[in-house]
Amino acid sequence: MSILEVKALNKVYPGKIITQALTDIHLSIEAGEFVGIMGPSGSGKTTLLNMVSTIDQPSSGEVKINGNNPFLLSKKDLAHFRRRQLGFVFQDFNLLETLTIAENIVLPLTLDNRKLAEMESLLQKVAERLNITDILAKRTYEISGGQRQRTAIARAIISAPAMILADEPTGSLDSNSSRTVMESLEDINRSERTTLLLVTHDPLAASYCNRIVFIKDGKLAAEIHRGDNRQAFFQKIIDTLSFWGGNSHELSSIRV
Ligand SMILES: Nc1ncnc2c1ncn2[C@@H]1O[C@H](COP(=O)(O)OP(=O)(O)OP(=O)(O)O)[C@@H](O)[C@H]1O
Repeated sequence: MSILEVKALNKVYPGKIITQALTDIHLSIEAGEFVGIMGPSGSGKTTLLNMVSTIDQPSSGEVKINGNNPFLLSKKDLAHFRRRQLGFVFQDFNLLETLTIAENIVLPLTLDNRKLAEMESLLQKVAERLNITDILAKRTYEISGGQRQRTAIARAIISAPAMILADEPTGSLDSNSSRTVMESLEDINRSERTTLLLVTHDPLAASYCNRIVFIKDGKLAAEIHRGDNRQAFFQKIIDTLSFWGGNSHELSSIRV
């Protein structure tokens, strides 16, 4: 079953200088897939993610999530749809400093008026999965970057969304924390069959995906699949990036 269906998607940013950011994108993601989007700076990765996450509207074409076109919903229904169907993970974590780690994680459930006992039980479950049980009473400034990102992932999965969208989730982390965060995402994908869509410049992070779609100049340029060996996939990612124009600046940040 397709969780995400993108058809003939175009995005034009109007203005003095008109930018055709995406051209005729077709992308289908099945339930349980872990898909990465890569490409040079300015190629349209964030624009595509913004259309899928319903933050921004396509100029033409179709986006369907779980069979629904979110752009046909009213503002109120769209907010509800987003909370139920999508989980978000950002480069800079987007946690609230005034709340504890536990309060940050249950925030989506609070907004949905869920019962206290249910929230507590779900909190314990996701905290154990992300290995952050011992920091639940702390505040965001008392924990490490990797722990912050695992908190953000816990918040993203607590309402069991159909799909998690992650924009450069390892962009602010050192290589050890990046690995832990990617292992957490891989674990969630494998054990919960949660569908994941990840935008990244980082070949190490990308090597945890099952499939990577490369975008160049707003168009789909290539697609590669992982198979059994992550190390071999990592090399394939580097080769594909070099071929499709990952520039030396981007390749210089590679962490093996
Ligand atoms: N709000 C906007 N208004 C006008 N042009 C935009 C806007 N957002 C992005 N663009 C342009 O659209 C194109 C694609 O940008 P986008 O941010 O999607 O690329 P990206 O691949 O995510 O880049 P990066 O890797 O640097 O984050 C670029 O030419 C960019 O300048």
